[in-house]
Amino acid sequence: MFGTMDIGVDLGTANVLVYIKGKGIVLREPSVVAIDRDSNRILAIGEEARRMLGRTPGNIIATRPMREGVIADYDTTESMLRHFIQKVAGKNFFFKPRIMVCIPSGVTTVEKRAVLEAAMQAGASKTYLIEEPLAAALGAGLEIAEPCGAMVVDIGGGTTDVAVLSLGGIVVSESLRIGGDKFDEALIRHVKKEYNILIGERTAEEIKVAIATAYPNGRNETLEIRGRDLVSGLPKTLRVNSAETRDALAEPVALIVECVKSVLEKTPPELAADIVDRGIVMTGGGSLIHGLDKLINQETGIPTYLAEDPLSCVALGTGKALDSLESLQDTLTTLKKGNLTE
Ligand SMILES: Nc1ncnc2c1ncn2[C@@H]1O[C@H](COP(=O)(O)OP(=O)(O)OP(=O)(O)O)[C@@H](O)[C@H]1O
Repeated sequence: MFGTMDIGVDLGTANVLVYIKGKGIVLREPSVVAIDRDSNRILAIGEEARRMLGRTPGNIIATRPMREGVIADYDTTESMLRHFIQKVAGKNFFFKPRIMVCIPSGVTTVEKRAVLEAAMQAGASKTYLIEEPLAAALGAGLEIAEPCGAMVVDIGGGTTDVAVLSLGGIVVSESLRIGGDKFDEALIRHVKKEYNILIGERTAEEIKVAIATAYPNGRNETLEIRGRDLVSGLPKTLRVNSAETRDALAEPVALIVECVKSVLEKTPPELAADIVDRGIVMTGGGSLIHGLDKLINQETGIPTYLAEDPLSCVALGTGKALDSLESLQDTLTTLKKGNLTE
């Protein structure tokens, strides 16, 4: 319809992406909010707040309100969502947009309602919630409307969703509170245990992206990092290598692989046969960890591929869902007279 504006939001635990129909992804910012503890006032949201992580004086806290896939602080989450929607759409948009929000799986009904209400307050004419595996699969370009099984493994910052989809819906799925953050934490623990050096989250993420691997002998690189020596209390520089990161990441990686296997075990045989033909598709930033696709392939015997742009799949999927509202109606959650319909 002329003048309407459709907005898709990937409200992720690590990043928020906003998609506008006809324009594509227009915003991509970390899900971080900086708050003045004394006055409870929000000082910064997104990239600006992320730069403050781990670097704030006592009275300011920079937090991720949705860590680990739960909305730990939903007033702050609400403010963050409103801020991003208004940033892309303007405060007093003339035509009220329809908004499709993808939230981490496993959030409670209360949290879902909070997100729906926040989007309405931000000026939406209608808001829908879409489940993460569905949005990820749509964004990865998987044909899910057909009576044919497709499997998606979405590894975000806080959660991993493994799902088998067919006929536009989720047939089997499992969700884990494990994602890129747990990889970072495992690397922090490793450096502390092996070298007695404390590193920050950002350094751990740097190691993960630059040299880490999930596959034995998959990568052979080194990286110089800095941290604080726990014995002397002084800053120290050291060099870490890919082989040790694989050992450090073994536990969270094994849990993800187990989850994929467990979903495959519960998949009806016809759909399982389709998945063997079509392969497993991985989405989400966490799937970019080196060698994980190869490891899942080795452990399941099923070809495993990374989606074209894993970090954008969910946001692109929310956009596609807005185009297919009719056929997805039954799988979306929305607010009707203040009540959730699921
Ligand atoms: N090249 C890379 N290698 C490894 N990990 C990466 C890479 N790029 C991004 N990541 C990780 O991906 C994670 C963020 O992914 P993404 O933006 O898909 O999460 P999210 O959608 O916000 O989270 P969730 O799905 O849990 O709500 C972070 O942990 C980040 O460190």
